[in-house]
Amino acid sequence: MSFTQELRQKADGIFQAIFEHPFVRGIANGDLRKEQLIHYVKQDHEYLTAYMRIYGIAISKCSSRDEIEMFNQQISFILNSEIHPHNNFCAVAGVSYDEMQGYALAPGAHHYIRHMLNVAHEGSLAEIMAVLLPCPWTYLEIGEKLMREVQPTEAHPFYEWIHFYATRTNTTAKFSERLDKWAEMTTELERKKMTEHYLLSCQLEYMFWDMAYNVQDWPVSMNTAEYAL
Ligand SMILES: Cc1ncc(C[n+]2csc(CCO)c2C)c(N)n1
Repeated sequence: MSFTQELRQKADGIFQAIFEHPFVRGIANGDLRKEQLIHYVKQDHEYLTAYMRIYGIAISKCSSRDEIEMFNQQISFILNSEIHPHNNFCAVAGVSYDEMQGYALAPGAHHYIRHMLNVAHEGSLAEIMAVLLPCPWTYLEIGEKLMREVQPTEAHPFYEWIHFYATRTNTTAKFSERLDKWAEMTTELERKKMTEHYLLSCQLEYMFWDMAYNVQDWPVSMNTAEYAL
């Protein structure tokens, strides 16, 4: 079994919990509330900005143009394509995507971003790949599962979202192939760290759905627009 297949197996309980999460079930059933969709889009917009910054840090640790090219493609993908699923949520909520940008992080998004940034600053390139991998991997499996189960037609409110992620096989495959090569060459300690980062990112993927579903905010709510960066 490859290193990334082992990671997937270790995280299976978390993947199953994500598939059963009420927000993910809400995408399947088309019954999410407007505030839940808006909270998700606001938080995910900031999450994706942070994700691109982590790619920037990863690029600074690359040793070949091939590796730089892989991260560069992913940044372009986020900038140009990842807006489609957000537009789908905004259209259903009846809001414009432009108005969803620049909000302060809620606890769940804050926790996930800080975890990735910490690994990006302190870890090796392989560790960064491990911390980033659950993002494309969990979404790909959610998309594939909903596609099989729901078989959405264009009349389904989240038809575009499901189609978009169900067909994003490439990122997970490319990242996994690269990570497997690095995992073979590295030490047991490094593989342990990679596993820890991967599993924590999977848990934080679950918590991100939870944050959106519960419209999670800080204990004492503040005017988020005022405190956003
Ligand atoms: C919390 C959260 N996790 C995963 C994704 C999905 N996603 C984000 S970037 C990317 C491509 C990686 O280069 C994918 C698949 C998301 N939108 N929000």
